[in-house]
Amino acid sequence: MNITASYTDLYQLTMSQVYFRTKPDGRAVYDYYFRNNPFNGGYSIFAGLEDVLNILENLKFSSSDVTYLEQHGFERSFLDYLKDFRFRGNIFSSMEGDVVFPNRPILQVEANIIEAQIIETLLLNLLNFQTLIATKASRIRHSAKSETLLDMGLRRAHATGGYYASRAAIIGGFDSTSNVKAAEDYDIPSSGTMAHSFIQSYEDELQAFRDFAKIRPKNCVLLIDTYNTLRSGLPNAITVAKEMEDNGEQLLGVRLDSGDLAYLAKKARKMLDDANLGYVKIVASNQLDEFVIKSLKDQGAPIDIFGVGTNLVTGKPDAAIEGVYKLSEYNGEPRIKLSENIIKVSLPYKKQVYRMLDKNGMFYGADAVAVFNEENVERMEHSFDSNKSLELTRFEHEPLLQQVMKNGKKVMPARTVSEIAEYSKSRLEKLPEEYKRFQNPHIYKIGLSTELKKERDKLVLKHKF
Ligand SMILES: Nc1ncnc2c1ncn2[C@@H]1O[C@H](COP(=O)(O)OP(=O)(O)OP(=O)(O)O)[C@@H](O)[C@H]1O
Ligand SMILES: O=P(O)(O)OC[C@H]1O[C@H](OP(=O)(O)OP(=O)(O)O)[C@H](O)[C@@H]1O
Ligand SMILES: O=C(O)c1cccnc1
Repeated sequence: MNITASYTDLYQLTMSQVYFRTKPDGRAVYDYYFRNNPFNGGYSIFAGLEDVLNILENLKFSSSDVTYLEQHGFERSFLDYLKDFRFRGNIFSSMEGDVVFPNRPILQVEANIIEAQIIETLLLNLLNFQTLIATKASRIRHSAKSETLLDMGLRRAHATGGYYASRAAIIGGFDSTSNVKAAEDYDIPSSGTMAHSFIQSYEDELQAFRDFAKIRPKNCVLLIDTYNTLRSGLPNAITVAKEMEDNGEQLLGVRLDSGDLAYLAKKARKMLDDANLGYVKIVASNQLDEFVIKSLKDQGAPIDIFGVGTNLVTGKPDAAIEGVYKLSEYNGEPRIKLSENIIKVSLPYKKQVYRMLDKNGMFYGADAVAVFNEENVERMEHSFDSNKSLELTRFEHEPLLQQVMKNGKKVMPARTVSEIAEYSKSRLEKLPEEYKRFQNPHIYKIGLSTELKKERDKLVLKHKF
């Protein structure tokens, strides 16, 4: 997608015009984090980073952006600055695909304050959405176990969000997408079956199947529920599968898109097996999500491929992750945002986050947030309850925030979407099962180093009325 620097909220520019006049050389550190896992889940999958970095490397205001802003009251000297605008800051981040948790920095931007301000909206827009969808995909993958997952959501997505949703779905564990543009641009596998309209356009279902199989025999999946699944669609598909065998070809599968999917899949499997077509796969679709897929598996439905659309790409039922971007340092001095709601008080300073690993390299269930260069983080304190703390010396500490951009240039090797998905899978394998269950998952602990807590509390006192 062609994104220019005007992909931002107006207030970022009005504030930036003031910075331009009053503190053009100010240096800021901002934290990106969110406050709750989506779907009442026990974890989230961080996604969208590579897109953000690629866009930031080339981010500019176009001449029409500048003309628009000129017509909306921005002053000449600031417009001249925008003409040469580039993001030249540093970014420290969790790796894309990692398992992440609320209320700890996932990414930090360290940059000139104008640059850091202008990119806020773009960064939140891309990271919040892809993280939501990758997390949904990961939950669907958890239910589907090792069966194949196909993203079919583009038509139901929130307009061009579908482009990024398809990428995030692969990161979260999907195998392929029906979305041709995303598959082409991100080099991810594409696949698909056929629509009811294709069969409706013929007088005869069998002829529709025959034509399709003849012209497109490779990866051919026939949709069998247009008229009657067991009396018409399946018998016709079996006829075509046998004809394909005569030509040395194999029918890949049949798709069920309505009715009781467990009942129909069992019946279809039996009829296919009885016809010696044990290799023909059963594909199911129709408003699937992690709960329906889990139920279908529990019912013993012999479904090999699940096609998921609406519930995946819209992140249903959670419309968004409420990720935020908060100033934590300005010109080397700590900054805080207070709130009546104690959980919303922000964390000052540029920081590092350490993940605690047990003896087997599994995630113990705790991330400790510390001041960036703090050494020997031996204890983590509960953010607000001074009676709760955890001794950390028995764990291996894994620093999670790595520098991924330096002076506006990416400093980590590019990773393909499949590599990010592989990484994500390997990270999720280290997370104990109790954090992955859908109902009342175990709560992953996030704590502050003793030093960070002391500094945060000092600032709270300083600003309290
Ligand atoms: N065996 C099953 N167990 C649990 N949920 C199922 C099962 N079979 C289908 N479902 C789900 O139940 C819902 C059925 O929705 P609905 O009644 O609208 O579909 P339908 O009437 O079969 O299809 P359509 O309206 O497209 O002809 C879907 O979300 C589907 O995935
Ligand atoms: O149910 P979802 O999870 O959103 O999955 C995508 C749905 O989109 C298609 O239906 P649609 O009626 O749009 O087209 P069709 O003619 O191919 O059935 C497909 O058959 C699925 O039912
Ligand atoms: O390939 C399919 O079967 C498909 C693709 C998009 C939406 N519904 C179905």
